[in-house]
This record gives sequence, C-alpha cells and structure tokens, in this order.
Amino acid sequence: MSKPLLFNKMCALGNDFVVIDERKKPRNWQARQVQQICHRRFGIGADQLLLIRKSGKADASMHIYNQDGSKAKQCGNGLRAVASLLLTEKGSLEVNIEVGGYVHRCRLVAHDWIEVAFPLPVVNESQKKLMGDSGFDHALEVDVGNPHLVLFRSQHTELKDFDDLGRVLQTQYAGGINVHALKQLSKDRIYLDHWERGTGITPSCGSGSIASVYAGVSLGLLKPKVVVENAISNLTVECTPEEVRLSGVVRLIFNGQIEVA
Ligand SMILES: N[C@H](CCC[C@H](N)C(=O)O)C(=O)O
Repeated sequence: MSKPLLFNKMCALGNDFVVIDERKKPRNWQARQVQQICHRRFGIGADQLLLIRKSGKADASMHIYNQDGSKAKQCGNGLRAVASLLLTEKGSLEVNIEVGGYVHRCRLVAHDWIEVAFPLPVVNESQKKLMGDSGFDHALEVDVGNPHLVLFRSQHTELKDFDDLGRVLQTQYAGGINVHALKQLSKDRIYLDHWERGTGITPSCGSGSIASVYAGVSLGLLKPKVVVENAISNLTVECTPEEVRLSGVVRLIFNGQIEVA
C-alpha cells in the first residue's frame, strides 16, 4: 500500500481545491489518480488539484490539474488558496508564487481575504460563429495564461442550457476553453456564470473573473475596478496599466490524508 498523502481542502467562493505540498518530493501524477482525488463520491472532491513545489525564483511554485486529470496553466482562485496556506506558514503579509514561469505577488489584505497580481491579459475578438440567435451580444477570447471565452449577455436574456453550451464550445477550440457568461449590472458590477474546461460548471473562477473584467474594460463597458458577483459571493478585480489584481475570500475547509493507488 502506498504512503498516505497529506492534503488541505480549500474553497474560494465554491471553486474548490485539494492542495498537496510537494516541496519535499514531487510525484508523477497519472490522470486517473487526479480523477480519484477530485471525484465527489469516490475521492475528496475538487474542481482542481493544486501541487505546491519548489521554485528557483519565488517562495514556491503552483502546478494545476483539472478534475478530469488534464493539466491547467493557470488558476486564479487556486493561487489565492495556495497563497493563503503559504502566508500562514510564513507568518507574513506577502508571498511570491510562480505559475508557469511568472512570479505572482500575493498579499494578505485581511483575515481570509487574499489578493493576487496577474500580468495584463491578451484579448481577441472571437472569430467563432456562436452569436447568431444565442442571446449573446459579444464574445471575446482572453488569454490570462490559460484560455477563456467571455460571452456578454444582455441583462434581460435568461441564461439557458449553459452546461450544453460549455460542452459544445469545447469541441470548437483545440485543447478546450473556459467559458464565462457576463451580465453587466452597472459600470462597476457584473454577474458571472462559469464553465471551466476539465471541470464543468462551477460557482467561481478567478482567472475567468480577470478575463471577463479585462474584456469588459477593453470594450469600454466597465470601469477599471469591478465587483464580480458569483453564485455564492463576490470577488474584486482591479485593472491597472501594469497588472490586474484579483481579490476575495479563501478558506481552509479541512485537512487530512488520502491513499492514492
Ligand atoms: N479555477 C481556476 C481556473 C481553472 C482553469 C482550468 N479549468 C483550465 O483548464 O484552464 C481559476 O480560479 O482561475
């Protein structure tokens, strides 16, 4: 029998993570092992598995697997979760975490409120033919280190069959895409629904919130600082000329150990 792995179960507005510290000994993860850990009946249950590893240029690095075992290149809420653990460990107000070569500055704002800084995303008009009678006014593709499709819907259009739409869109993008439906409530407030690649519908998505606000700002629809309402609670996204800051609550739910076959 293999040695049990210690884990922390973290939650950021319903976007949930299993975090394993591999700074001493990284392991080679197989997709089925990730699926087992993230499974909501046969495992711990999570949208993503996050691995903390050593970094040559930051306090630590974060590596991400989606619930289906695929690798992800970025995870904004996950970064806030890992930052929260490292901030407690370090007993400081700031920690630097590397993801895919970029070093993110992560800050403790208040008790369980964590802010992380991201480089400016890259925005492109979507060339896909999904507007038609879909009820969306606009679609932008946004790269936040991982790929996002931001769909702008009018205040009065009901969001129908979002799970089906998310699934269909995966077939239109090589490698899949994270999908967000944005409802603008005012110049500094939006509501977001999220469909994450490798996971499906989830109540919140940090990189998706950054992508959505940045897309809205680049269209001139939003102010640089926006409250993002999600199904459960709110995040704040602030765009400056140099970076985008994502902040909100993140909580440690429980910790334990699991055997991975
Ligand atoms: N939950 C994450 C996003 C996971 C993205 C992943 N599904 C991908 O394949 O890019 C967040 O808070 O940013």
